[in-house]
Amino acid sequence: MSTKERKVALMGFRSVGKSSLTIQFVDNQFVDSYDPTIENTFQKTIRINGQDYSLELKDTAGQDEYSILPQSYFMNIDGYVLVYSVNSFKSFEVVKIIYEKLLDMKGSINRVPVVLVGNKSDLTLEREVQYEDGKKLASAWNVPFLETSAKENQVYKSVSEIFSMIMLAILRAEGSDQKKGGCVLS
Ligand SMILES: Nc1nc2c(ncn2[C@@H]2O[C@H](COP(=O)(O)OP(=O)(O)OP(=O)(O)O)[C@@H](O)[C@H]2O)c(=O)[nH]1
Repeated sequence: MSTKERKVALMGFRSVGKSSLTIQFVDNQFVDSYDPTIENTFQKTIRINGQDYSLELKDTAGQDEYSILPQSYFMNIDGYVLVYSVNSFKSFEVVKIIYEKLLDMKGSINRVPVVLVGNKSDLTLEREVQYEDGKKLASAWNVPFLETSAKENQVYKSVSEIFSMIMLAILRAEGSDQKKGGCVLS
């Protein structure tokens, strides 16, 4: 069976764990040291409903509220994983600003697949953003939400769910596009 390719970008404030989530998903390991990312691309094959998809993951340089997002973050990207860390209220504020910027660039974000992720859920004593806050924001955006820990993934086991969720969101968006296309043609 042929493998189809989809591209996903991980975005969020510095040090929220974008690289750690990607490496946990692709290599099943956690690296404790912090090495700021410039930009990295990873690949992993993921099976959804019996079909293999080659997922290209763009691990972006951390953004802040003032970042001007490069054009390459908008071109040829099928879906976005927006990450904050639950121990940083600032990162939660930044993820909202990034979403607004995506909205500006993409026009109708309703059709841009997004998954919201609250990472570092193992840091229970340092928590600044409650589960309900993330859930509420995702509901307002009408996107899937989950909390993860790239560090304690053997306990929480939710990292791979991020990527299944974004793939499903991408396929759903494509499905509704196809239906719309059918209407235009008929
Ligand atoms: N406790 C805990 N630490 C984490 C978790 N995920 C990442 N870290 C740590 O947080 C720091 C930053 O992680 P990165 O994955 O480099 O973060 P990033 O978002 O890619 O950072 P930038 O490249 O600056 O954007 C590292 O020291 C990681 O080990 C987690 O789930 N729990």
